[in-house]
Amino acid sequence: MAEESSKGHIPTVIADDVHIVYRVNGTGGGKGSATAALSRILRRGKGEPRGVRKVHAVRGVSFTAYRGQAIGLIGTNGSGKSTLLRAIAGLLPPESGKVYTDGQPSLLGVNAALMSDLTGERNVVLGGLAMGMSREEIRSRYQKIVDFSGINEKGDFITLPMRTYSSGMAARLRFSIAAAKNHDVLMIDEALATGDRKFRVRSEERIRELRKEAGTVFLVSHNNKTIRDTCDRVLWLEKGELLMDGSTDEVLKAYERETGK
Ligand SMILES: Nc1ncnc2c1ncn2[C@@H]1O[C@H](COP(=O)(O)OP(=O)(O)OP(=O)(O)O)[C@@H](O)[C@H]1O
Repeated sequence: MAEESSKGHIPTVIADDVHIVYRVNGTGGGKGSATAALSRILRRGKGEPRGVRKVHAVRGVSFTAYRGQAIGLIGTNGSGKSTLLRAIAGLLPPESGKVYTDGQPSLLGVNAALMSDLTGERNVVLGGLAMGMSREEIRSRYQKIVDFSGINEKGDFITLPMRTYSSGMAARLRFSIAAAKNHDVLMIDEALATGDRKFRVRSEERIRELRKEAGTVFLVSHNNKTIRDTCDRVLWLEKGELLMDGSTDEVLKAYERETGK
């Protein structure tokens, strides 16, 4: 079992029967519209509030993550991977069940809140402060962050607003900011998928280092090779349920058999 191979057995995240439900407002359309009329007919007798739909995105997930583990989250589109990460980060309250974390979890997603109108330079400072680094720490690591991102390899892009970056460039900068710090629990949502090969190799290397520095890394990815190269344990989610939890090899083999990829 994957948990037995964990170094030192120090738990960093415990999820206990976690359920996450989204409530979506405004699904009825306008008052007099055809969609509103249709949804009134469909809703008849169901006793749900007007225009509110529930999406049960995570269903009864339980696991314990340990220090030094890199855990891949896999599953087909819409299976609940990002939702589970957001719940671990404390950004979504569970409908029922509990998430316990040791230390401050940092979620690095493709939608991480940097400001597109500010320059890359300003965003390095902003992102660093948001992660709890002091101005002094940011100053001393600034050049390393920019070099790691490779943003300036093709010209002086770091002094341009982030809205002028390609999606790959923006994702690289976000990863580089987050990776500049050692994290108790670092969660990465697809950030590597948008980088090119050279950057991917560099970030995978950094994930391995972060693991050695005793944190726990969670990685959501549709790239099985990235999961294989960086993770020692994998959680497979499907329709919000935890289908399998085990060693990377064991779970990926079963996943590939099932999905044919
Ligand atoms: N903000 C939201 N409001 C309502 N429903 C949502 C919201 N975000 C996600 N969902 C729903 O929750 C379910 C799980 O979505 P989630 O984004 O967690 O899946 P995922 O496994 O990360 O998918 P992907 O691999 O496509 O990124 C889906 O049915 C999705 O439609």
